[in-house]
This record gives sequence, C-alpha cells and structure tokens, in this order.
Amino acid sequence: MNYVLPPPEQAAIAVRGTDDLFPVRRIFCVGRNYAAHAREMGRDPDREPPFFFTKPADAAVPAVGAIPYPPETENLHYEAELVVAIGTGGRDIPPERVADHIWGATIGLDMTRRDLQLAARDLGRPWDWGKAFDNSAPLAPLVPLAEVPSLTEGRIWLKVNGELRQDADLADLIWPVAEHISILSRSMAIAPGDLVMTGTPAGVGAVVPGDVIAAGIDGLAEMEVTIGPQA
Ligand SMILES: CC(=O)CC(=O)C(=O)O
Repeated sequence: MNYVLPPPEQAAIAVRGTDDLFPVRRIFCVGRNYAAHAREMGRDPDREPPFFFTKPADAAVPAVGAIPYPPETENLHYEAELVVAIGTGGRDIPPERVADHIWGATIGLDMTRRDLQLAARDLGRPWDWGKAFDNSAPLAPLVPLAEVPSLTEGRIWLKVNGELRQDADLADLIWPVAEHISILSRSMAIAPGDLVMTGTPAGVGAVVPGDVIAAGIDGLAEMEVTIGPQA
C-alpha cells in the first residue's frame, strides 16, 4: 500500500495505571440526556428517542495541562460527561447485551462553543461548528470495565476554579447507557474504538482563559484542565 500522504496519527486516550493506549475511532455524543439540563437549554425533557451528534476522533485529547480557548467563540462552555468506550463492535444490540460490548469508561468534557451551537440550532443547521472543534473532548484516562464501579449510578460533578457548577448522579440519565447504546446500534454498527459521551447534567456555563476545570465521577475517575489562551 502506498499512501499519497502520511496516514494521520491514530487518535488515542490513555488507560489508567498503564502505558497502554485506547485507539479512538469515532466519538458519538448523546444530546439532552438529563432532564434538568434539557430545561436549562429551553427544552422540555421527555422520553422521545435520544438524539446523537458526533465529534472527530482527534477531538479526544488527554486532560492534562491546558487546552486552548478555541477560535470564533465568545461563549465557551464546559459539559461534564460519563464517557463509555466500545471494545467489541455490533449492530442491533439489545440493552441486556450492551455491557458485552463495553471496554471501559471515564469522565470527559464535551466542550461547546455555545454561541455557535445555539445559532445553528435556531437556524435548523448542524451543530458541528459548536461541538466538533479541535481539542473539544479532553478526557481522563480510561478505566477498564472490570474496575468501573457502576454505569448506572454515581455522583458526577464539575468545578470551575474550585466552585461547584455541576452536581448530579448517573442515575438521572433519561436514557441510561444500556438503552442509548442499544438505540445507537440500530442506526449504525458500533465498532471497537468508538467512544460514547453520554450527555451532561444541568449547570453548564462559560469559561475564559486561565480558568481551571476539575470534574469527576465518584469512584471512577477525575480530571483537571486549564483553559489556555486562544488558539
Ligand atoms: C444542548 C446540548 O448541549 C446537548 C449536549 O451536548 C448535552 O446535552 O450533553
């Protein structure tokens, strides 16, 4: 095989306590999966089928040091989320078999250019420019499934400069992990290396260069990043 360009570097995230890397294939994100967050975004929470959007694989970056403030926004928001990593592919997976396809989980941020996302939403346009920019998914090291305490309960929280901004429980997910990954797998085959960002709780808000974001899921993982100068 002769590539006409060097193939892109494989996006990857660290595995906790090892030198191993988990190769990232795609990043699926679930929208408005906590009722209180749906309300703060001006929408009524319901059990309509979940909706998804995506980020490129190389949006996933280690939650270490600083991430640059992205261009073309004046309203960069944090969103803390449980992130689930797929180890075994499949399609039409029933909820009770989803765990067989999960490699592990961690905490991550779905960084959002909220001004661009809301403008796109109001014009009926795709959200990509608001959600799928460089470095928009800083992630803590991945925890293998056998060491994950629970995917259905556990406190999820986020602080900015030490002040608590998001505080909820995985039990509050409108569509729990087993259900939304089952639904996702009906639309397209999921594959090893896929990540699923499972939605954010209420309390999202803006950050500026110099702010320090800490986030965690109790018993699973914690992370801290600083917002750097504009890229
Ligand atoms: C309205 C959003 O920002 C959707 C999203 O990313 C989430 O609910 O999580």
